[in-house]
Amino acid sequence: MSGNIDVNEVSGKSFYFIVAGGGIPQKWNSNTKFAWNRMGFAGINFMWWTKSPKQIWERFRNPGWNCNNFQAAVKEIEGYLYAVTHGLDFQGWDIRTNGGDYLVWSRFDDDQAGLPKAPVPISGNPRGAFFTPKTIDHKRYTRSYSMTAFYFPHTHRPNLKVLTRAYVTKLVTSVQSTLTATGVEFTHGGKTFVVNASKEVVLCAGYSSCQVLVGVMFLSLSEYLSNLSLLGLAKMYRKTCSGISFELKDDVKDITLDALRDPEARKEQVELHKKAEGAFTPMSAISDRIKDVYALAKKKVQDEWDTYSPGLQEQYKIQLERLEDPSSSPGELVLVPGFLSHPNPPKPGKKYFTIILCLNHDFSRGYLSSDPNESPECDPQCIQLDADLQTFVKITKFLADWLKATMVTIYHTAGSLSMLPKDKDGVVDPNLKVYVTTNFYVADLSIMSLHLAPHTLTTAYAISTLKIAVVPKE
Ligand SMILES: Cc1cc2nc3c(=O)[nH]c(=O)nc-3n(C[C@H](O)[C@H](O)[C@H](O)COP(=O)(O)OP(=O)(O)OC[C@H]3O[C@@H](n4cnc5c(N)ncnc54)[C@H](O)[C@@H]3O)c2cc1C
Repeated sequence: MSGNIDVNEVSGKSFYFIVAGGGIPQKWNSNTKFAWNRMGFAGINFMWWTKSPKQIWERFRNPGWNCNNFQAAVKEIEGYLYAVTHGLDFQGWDIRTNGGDYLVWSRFDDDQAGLPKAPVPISGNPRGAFFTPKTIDHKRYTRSYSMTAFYFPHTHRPNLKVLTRAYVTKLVTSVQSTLTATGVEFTHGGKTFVVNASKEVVLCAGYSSCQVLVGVMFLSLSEYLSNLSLLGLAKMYRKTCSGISFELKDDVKDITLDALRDPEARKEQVELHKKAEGAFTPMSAISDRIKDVYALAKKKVQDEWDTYSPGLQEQYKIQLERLEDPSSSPGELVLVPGFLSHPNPPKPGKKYFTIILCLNHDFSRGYLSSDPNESPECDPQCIQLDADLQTFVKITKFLADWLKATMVTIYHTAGSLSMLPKDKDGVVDPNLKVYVTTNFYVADLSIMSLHLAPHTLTTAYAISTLKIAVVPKE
């Protein structure tokens, strides 16, 4: 939604990510700048549809927020199409295969590149190798995302009005014993408007939600600051990755994404597309010295325990439990047919194969600015903690200096408005209601206090469905 965006711009190192404005130099990553944009991540993401391991939901200890309810919520919106697969068998998978309105194209294969096959990758156990389903509208062979799947089919509804290029600037409230949202102020076409709310207000501005809540709502209501710990606000969790591209021999027949760099070939592929013509893994499978790295992480966290806020202690408690769990997957390898790395640019006419290596459970934490007059500035602070860098070194088997220079973020921002108990820096309760308010809710990824391990879109979608369908009203 912000205007300051050039999708094709090359930002020094992270050239394949969207660029918006400046970015804060990252002192742990050779001063690389990672820039965030506010246009909505679902519309620009890589369309990988992945789900979290079963056990992690239970660790959050939030009533109603468990794997069964998550699966039920996602089942409402997904449907798998397996026409192009090689004898795919969904037996024992808790998923819908006959499709609803919102289909996810899925292509699976038996070739696991030597890694053990994930038993039920999208039904609670993604540990192992699997082909990642994509969010594709199978009727049009185009990207399927929140606008095409949830908005376009409902534009005729008389009670639904969506206004683009409208920016929330203020929450209109009435303050009695608690705070009640009575409306939202926003700007549109240079004018300021207020829309009244008779029932409730739901904030879902993604990583900007924190800014809207802190900046717009609470800074102007200082009496409420004492009721709500600000320590947990603006602290943000995100995922880190690094790509390594291999040049393929000229006689490789398969088409890779590299074809899209040539304008003529791109045109041809777009036409073909109209006609319709990844993997999580346990660290022990990659390095037998990973136990030493985990011990390092544990010692660091234990040594500094008293300096952490209650919310961060709660997060680290869950993370340390995960390290002890042999079924957890702190790392992820994504195999991409095409060039998706840096710093060396791809050569014209060549084909590539890229391995993207991701950290699933970074210990480092970032920050979001909360000045309501500015676009939120995001400081991800990747690999601030040495344990993260050492884990990364084990995954990539490359040198730390190379990683510091080439690492990028994968933009899975979460945790800035955590669903935790109030005394643990929580901002929303299990009903997604902001503490000390009567009718103000947050329904986006910022409520997840920890990263769940997979890519975040399924969780972002499930959060809204969980609020409406599963979590009992007070
Ligand atoms: C380059 C990239 C690739 C990714 N790839 C994948 C992937 O392959 N698979 C996956 O699962 N996840 C992926 N993700 C992450 C995933 O897309 C996001 O985690 C998810 O979309 C977040 O959903 P959200 O609802 O929390 O926020 P968003 O999708 O960001 O939605 C927030 C909305 O609020 C609007 N907004 C913000 N501030 C205001 C304001 N003041 N007033 C009015 N509106 C406002 C924004 O314009 C936006 O439309 C990727 C992300 C990026 C950036």
